[in-house]
Amino acid sequence: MTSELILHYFPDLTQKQKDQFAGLDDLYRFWNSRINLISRKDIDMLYLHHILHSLAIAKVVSFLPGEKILDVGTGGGFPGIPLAILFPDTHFHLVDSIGKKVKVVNEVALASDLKNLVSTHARAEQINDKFNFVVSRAVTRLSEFYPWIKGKFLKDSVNDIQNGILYLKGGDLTDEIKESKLDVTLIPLTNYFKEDYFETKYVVYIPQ
Ligand SMILES: C[S@@+](CC[C@H](N)C(=O)[O-])C[C@H]1O[C@@H](n2cnc3c(N)ncnc32)[C@H](O)[C@@H]1O
Repeated sequence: MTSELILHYFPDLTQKQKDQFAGLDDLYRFWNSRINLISRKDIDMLYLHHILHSLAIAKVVSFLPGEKILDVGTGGGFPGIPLAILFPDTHFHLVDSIGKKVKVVNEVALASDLKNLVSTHARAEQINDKFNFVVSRAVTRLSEFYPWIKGKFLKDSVNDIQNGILYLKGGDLTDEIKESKLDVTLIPLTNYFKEDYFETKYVVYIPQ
């Protein structure tokens, strides 16, 4: 799997974006050998399991220039780094409670010339700013996640889609959604991608 996969689903990339996506392979191999961000066998699936999966959010909403996005529990930068490459005029704030992961995010962003991204070593609950959208993948259950971020949304939306949460989740979410008591829209990723990997994966959209 190479960055050609990204081009297949996002054919309008600029040369700079193509180079940024292609460069992620070496950067993540380098950092992953020092700090475990992605399992050793999954690093060969970087473009499918991590980069394309992150970009699924872009199939649901096109972020606009000037919009502010918070990525909660970004780990090694997913979904925030691929989205920041795709939307160079949108501001991304990536947070994680583990400092060494934030250091890697900073290094990858610097090496990728990503000027629209900041990353902070903090818990999501400590961030005192407001955003158009909160994105996230694989952090915790919705019922625990929602209280961390519910006060962090800008009131006015300029996007066709109302400000809110776009959470990448997989599997059977029936109990989790029921427990959260939130107004949730489940968008299956098989709507956009043909790879088996996406078969039980969704963007969970929660408008604010
Ligand atoms: C399983 S990892 C997922 C990382 C990344 N989102 C991905 O999909 O590859 C979960 C991450 O959430 C972070 N995390 C958990 N609770 C958090 C909180 N309250 N605020 C910020 N980060 C948090 C952890 O440190 C960890 O890096």
